[in-house]
Amino acid sequence: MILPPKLRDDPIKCTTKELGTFARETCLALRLLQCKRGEPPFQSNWEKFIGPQAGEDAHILCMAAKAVGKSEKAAADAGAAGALVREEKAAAEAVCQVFTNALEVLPSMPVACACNAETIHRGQPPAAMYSLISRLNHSCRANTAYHFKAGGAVVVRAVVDIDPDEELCISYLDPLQPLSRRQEDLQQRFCFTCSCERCTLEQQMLASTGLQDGTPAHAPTWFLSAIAPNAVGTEVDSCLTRLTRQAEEEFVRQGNATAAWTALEAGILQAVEEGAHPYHYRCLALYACLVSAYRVSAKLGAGRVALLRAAMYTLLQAGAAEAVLAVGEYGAMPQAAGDWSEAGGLLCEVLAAELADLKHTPAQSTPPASVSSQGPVRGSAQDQNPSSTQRSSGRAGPLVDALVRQRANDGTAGQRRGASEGNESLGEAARMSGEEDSRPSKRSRVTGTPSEPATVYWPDVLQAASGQTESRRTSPRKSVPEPPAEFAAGVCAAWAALSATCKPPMESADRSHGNMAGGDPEQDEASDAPQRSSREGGGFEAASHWEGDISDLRTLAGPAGFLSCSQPPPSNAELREALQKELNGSVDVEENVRRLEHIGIGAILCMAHATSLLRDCLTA
Ligand SMILES: C[S@@+](CC[C@H](N)C(=O)[O-])C[C@H]1O[C@@H](n2cnc3c(N)ncnc32)[C@H](O)[C@@H]1O
Repeated sequence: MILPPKLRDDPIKCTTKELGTFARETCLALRLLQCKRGEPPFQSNWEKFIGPQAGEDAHILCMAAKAVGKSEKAAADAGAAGALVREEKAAAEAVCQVFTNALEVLPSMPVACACNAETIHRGQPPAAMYSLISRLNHSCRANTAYHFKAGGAVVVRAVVDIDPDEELCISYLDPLQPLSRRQEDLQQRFCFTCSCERCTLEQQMLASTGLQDGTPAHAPTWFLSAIAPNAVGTEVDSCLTRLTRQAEEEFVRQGNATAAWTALEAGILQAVEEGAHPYHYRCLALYACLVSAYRVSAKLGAGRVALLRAAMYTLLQAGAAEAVLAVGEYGAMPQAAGDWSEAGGLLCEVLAAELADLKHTPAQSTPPASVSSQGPVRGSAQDQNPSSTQRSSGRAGPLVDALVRQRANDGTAGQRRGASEGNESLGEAARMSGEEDSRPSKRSRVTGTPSEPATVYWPDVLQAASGQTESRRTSPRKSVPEPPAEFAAGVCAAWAALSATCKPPMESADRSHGNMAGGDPEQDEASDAPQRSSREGGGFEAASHWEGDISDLRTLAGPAGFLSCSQPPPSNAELREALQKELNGSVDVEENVRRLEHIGIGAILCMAHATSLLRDCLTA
């Protein structure tokens, strides 16, 4: 049953008659559902909705009141006193049953959240009642996850082995939120206090240690300190909240997208510099914002750099989900799967575009000066300096820049900001970072060399990596440009950020599938102890920056069994061969990318693999 749009958009303005019709229809549909299933009626929580505890759900109260033909106050009084007549109760129950049990339908998302009054009130996304799925209770450590298929069919899958008599549960909320947030959220949206296994364990742990939920460096597990609301004090927390609101304001009301997300990025950066963990739950909310922003921006013509930035923030989200997963919270698995796949998809989009450029670049008969039969030769003083190609320039966004800077041993990464001339993507990055783009304008370049492709650096790199001879060298360039800096910097920084927080718990956690469920808090404490000293002082531990060892990445991706790709990531030789085939045009790039998109994490490993391979080739 789909809620009528008017009801969703503006329930307060819905007339009693409209509501009455809806309530009647709702009653009928629910009765039908219940007859079909031969099961007891759905829970409605109606007393809470129209009773004295109705709290801030004014619009629901109002709707229920209208449905029972009473004023809000009269309905509340009558409801509280149990004085509603039978029909009134039935109507109120019907309305509240929908609000208590409907799910938000998010067909494009791998993971969906349960419905809540607020989003229904705002009119999006659509909500629907399901005869079976709507009966599933919530757990913050849910043993199933669900997603929607085209047409609204919903699929529920187990995320761990489930005993025959075990209750199936889904998660109504974002499992990456800390205890207090989850409790608050469920209370506000669904009028219940969660007492699931995870909440109980976390409560016990906090009680036994006398700590506050989210006490920063002193928290018993790195996990709490990583995502807790107070990890950096209320000041940063409220600053990040304010930033989110401001950005929304600018974006939604004033349409100033660039200003909105530039401010967001600056804000996150500042918060991280002040000690906020990059996986702080508010940071995660901001990344989500930025992913959407950059996706939209890419669609509106900002190009690959926007896609790359979306990918970087998705990688950070994936890292947070993976980190939560790593301490045994398998409820985060769907989230991690969704984030990895999304990041993989985004990176694949970029790769596909770059490969397409390469394939469509006409072959040149005259070898350019910069390439010899032995492979690429650096043609300019700048490019002959190995360090200029060795290092990432860190143009993947301020946060990523900061992470690169923070992690770079030699302290030079992130300072190399000279974009190669003719490098469109770097130019875009500069513009998006609000930095001055010193290259010739696009217009003058296009006028000067009409046949020169707009983006050439990545094809150069691919050619170098695959050992192309000059006969396939395509664009007449004076020098071999830098490696795909944003890409390399972004992937490295994201992985560095992931390994910073993922690695220690992954080493200590029991990774076997059947035994991922939480554990004894004391054990948690114990397993956390060796890391604590390095984490004292708050903030997050600097990772050893990623030095292209793919086995690290495999370790990171490995534990979540089903997240791994169905086939192992390609070896260097296989990848080289695949690239060669791409270059020879014997492989359908789109098909290949589709395949990569399907394997999610595999795609990321391929990208990381490709990046390391290409960097090796360029810096050899
Ligand atoms: C979608 S319904 C779940 C099905 C419902 N239990 C039923 O029997 O119709 C959501 C409601 O179930 C109850 N509920 C779900 N999960 C719960 C939990 N972990 N603890 C307490 N109540 C829960 C709450 O009242 C919530 O508003």
